[in-house]
Amino acid sequence: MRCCSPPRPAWVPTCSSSTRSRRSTGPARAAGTGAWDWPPWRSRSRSRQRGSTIPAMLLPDAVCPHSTASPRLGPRAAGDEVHRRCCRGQPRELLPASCPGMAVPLGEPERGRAGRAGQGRTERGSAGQDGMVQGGAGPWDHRIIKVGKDPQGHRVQPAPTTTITPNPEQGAWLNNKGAWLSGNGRGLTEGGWLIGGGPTPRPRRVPLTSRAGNGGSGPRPLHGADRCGAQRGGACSALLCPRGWGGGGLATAPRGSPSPPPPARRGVPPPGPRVPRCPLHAPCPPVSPTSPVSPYPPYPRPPCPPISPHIPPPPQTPCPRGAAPPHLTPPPPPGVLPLSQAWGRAPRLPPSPLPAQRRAFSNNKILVELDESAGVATMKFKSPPVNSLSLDFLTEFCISLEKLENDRACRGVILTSAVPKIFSSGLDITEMCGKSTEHYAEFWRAVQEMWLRLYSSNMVTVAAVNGSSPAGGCLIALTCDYRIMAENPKFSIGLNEAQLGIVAPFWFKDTFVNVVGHRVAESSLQLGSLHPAPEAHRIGLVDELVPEEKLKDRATAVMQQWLALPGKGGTSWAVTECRNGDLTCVGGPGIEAGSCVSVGTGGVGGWEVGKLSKAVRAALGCEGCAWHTAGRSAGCAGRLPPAQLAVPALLSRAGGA
Ligand SMILES: CC/C=C\CCC/C=C/C(=O)SCCNC(=O)CCNC(=O)[C@H](O)C(C)(C)COP(=O)(O)OP(=O)(O)OC[C@H]1O[C@@H](n2cnc3c(N)ncnc32)[C@H](O)[C@@H]1OP(=O)(O)O
Repeated sequence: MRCCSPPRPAWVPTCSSSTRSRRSTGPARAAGTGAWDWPPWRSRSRSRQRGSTIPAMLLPDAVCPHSTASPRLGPRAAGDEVHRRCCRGQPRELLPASCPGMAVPLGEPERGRAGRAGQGRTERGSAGQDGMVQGGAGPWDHRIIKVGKDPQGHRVQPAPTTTITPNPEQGAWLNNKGAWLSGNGRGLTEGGWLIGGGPTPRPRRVPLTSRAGNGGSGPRPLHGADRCGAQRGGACSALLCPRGWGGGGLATAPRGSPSPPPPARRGVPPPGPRVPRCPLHAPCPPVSPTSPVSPYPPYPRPPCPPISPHIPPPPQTPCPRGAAPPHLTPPPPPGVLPLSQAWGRAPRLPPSPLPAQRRAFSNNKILVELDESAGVATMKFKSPPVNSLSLDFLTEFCISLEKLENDRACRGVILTSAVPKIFSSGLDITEMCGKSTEHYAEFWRAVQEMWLRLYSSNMVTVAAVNGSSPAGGCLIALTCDYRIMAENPKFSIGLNEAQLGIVAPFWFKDTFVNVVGHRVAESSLQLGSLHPAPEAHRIGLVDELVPEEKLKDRATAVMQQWLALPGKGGTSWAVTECRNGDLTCVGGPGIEAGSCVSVGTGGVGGWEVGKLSKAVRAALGCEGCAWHTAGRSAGCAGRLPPAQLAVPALLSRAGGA
C-alpha cells in the first residue's frame, strides 16, 4: 500500500538500446587475466583462483519488449507497438489471447474489435460499456454481467448470467455451463463473444504458477520467454504482454474442451460456496442511485448479490468477535459501500478475545505466517546463505504476496528474514551472468514484477530489516510503507551498485529518492554507499531502529497503528469522479466532497491512496496509463474515458463486489 505513486514507469525497453548497454556495462575484467573479476566484492585473487570467465551482463532493459512494459503501468502506445511487431502477420488463430484481435470471434471481421464504441461490443470504458466481470465474495467466484444496449440504444439493466471459476493451474476460466472462457487481455470471451471488460478479477494474475518448492508438479508457468509466443512462433499468451493490461496469462483453451474440475491448490480455498463473514451479513445499506453530490444522471445500481440458498442465514446471535464499535466503522453514506467490501477484504475488527488464529504456508524460499485475528502476515525470507533474489525466490515472493492479496483475512504484511544477519543480499548475481538472453528476460521481468506488486500492494507493508540489505535487498525495504531496522551497526543497507561497477536501474533510484530525498540519494548512489544502521536511520533510509530482539514486536505495533487508521483497514471507501481528465473526490470519511485526490503526498484525510488509485484506475479502465500527480490532484497521462462513464463504473464496482 503506497502513500505515493510509484516512480513513473516510463521504461519502454528496446532491444537495440539494451544491446548497446550490454557493451558499456558489466563486471570489470581482472587486469591481465582475461577473466572476469567477479563477484566484485570478492578479492581479485579469489576470483582468479576460481578462474571465472563471466560474459558481460545484460542491463535490465535487455529483455523482450513483451516482458518489460508493465501490464498495469506500461504506456499503452508501447503496447500497441509491441503488438504490431509481435503479432502482425500471424494467422488469427495464433494471435495472442491478449491481442485485441481476439476480442472478436475467429472468422469474423474486426467490427467488434475492442475499443470501438457504439458497435454493440465495446471495450470497457467506451460508451455503451458491454460487460463487467464483477468479483464475488472471494477469489473463486465471479459473476459475469452482460451489459449492453438494446436495439433502441438504451442501456440494458445488468443481470447476472454466468458464474465463472478461475482455473489458475490451467490459466483459464470455466463457467458454470462447462465452457472454457478465454482471456482477451481486457475482458473475457465466451464463444468469441466479449463478455468481460470490467475490472480485472484478481485471480487472473494467479498463473504465476509456483516453480520450485511449491508442489510444482503442475504445468510450467506461463512465464518469461516461454510465454512469449512470438518467440516460439506461436501465440503470445504472456502474462505481462503489454496488450494484456494486467492479466493476460489466460491461456486460450480449445473451444468445447471438457471442463476439468478445478484443481485444489495448497493454501487456497477450494471453489464453492464460502460462508460469508458475519460483518458482511449486515443488510445492504440503503442506497441512493447516485452519490449525493454527483452532477451526473442517475445510474441504476446493481442489486445486492443474493445470499446463496445453500448458505445458512446469518446467525442472530452476536458475532463471536463482537461487533466493531461504531467509531471504528463509520457508516458509509448512501450509495457507497466500504472499500472493505469493494476490495473483498474483511473489515477491521477489534482485538479478538479468542486465541489467535494462525495459518502458515511455505515454499523453498519464503515462510508465510498469517495471524488471522490481527489480519497481519509475516513473510520470512529463508533462502540461505544470504537470501539472494534468484528467479525462484522472486517468483515465490510474487506468489506469496499474491496469495495474501487474495486473502480477505490479510490486511498487512511484515517482511523479514529467517537467515541470521542477512535481510537480503540483493539480486542473485549468478542470475545476471552466463545465462541466455531468455533467462535474463525472465529474470528481469521477475525483478520488476516483484517491485510492482510490492509497491502497488493494497496491504500495509512493513520491512523489519534484521540484517544486511544491499542493493536489491534495500529495494525491497524501500518499497515497503515503513522500515524498521535492527540497530546493529554491523548491518548495513543501501544501493551499492556503483561499488560493483554497475548502475542501479532508474526505478531503484526513483524509489530511493522517494524515501531519502534527492541530494542524499544522489551522493549515496554515486558512492554506492552501504549505510550502517545508525547512519541509515540518520539519513531517513530507515524509519526507526530498535534492538534486534524487539524488532518483531515493534513491527507488529507499527502495523497495528497503520491498520487502525481510517482507510487502512478496509473501512474507508472512495468514489471518484473524472471530469475533464481530473479525478475528483466525491466524498469519503473525513474527506470533503469535491476535494482532489492526492496520490503523491500521502492521501487526503486518511484516504488509502494505494487502494484508491488502483480502484480508480481499474474502474476507469486505465490501469495501463501512466499515473501522474500534480499537487493534490492525480490523473492518468493516457486516455481517460468520458466522465459520465467513470462514476457508474465505480458505483457498479462498489455495488457488485
Ligand atoms: C547489469 C545489471 C545492471 C543493473 C543491475 C543493478 C541492480 C542490481 C541489484 C543488485 O542487487 S546486485 C547485488 C548486490 N549485492 C551485493 O553486492 C551483496 C554482496 N554480498 C555481500 O555483501 C555479502 O555476501 C553479504 C550479503 C553481506 C553476506 O556476507 P557474508 O560474509 O555473511 O557471506 P559471504 O560474503 O561469504 O557470502 C556467502 C555466499 O553467498 C554468496 N552471495 C552473496 N551475495 C550474493 C548475491 N547477491 N548473489 C549471489 N550470491 C551471493 C557469496 O558468493 C557466497 O557464496 P559462496 O559460499 O559460494 O562463496
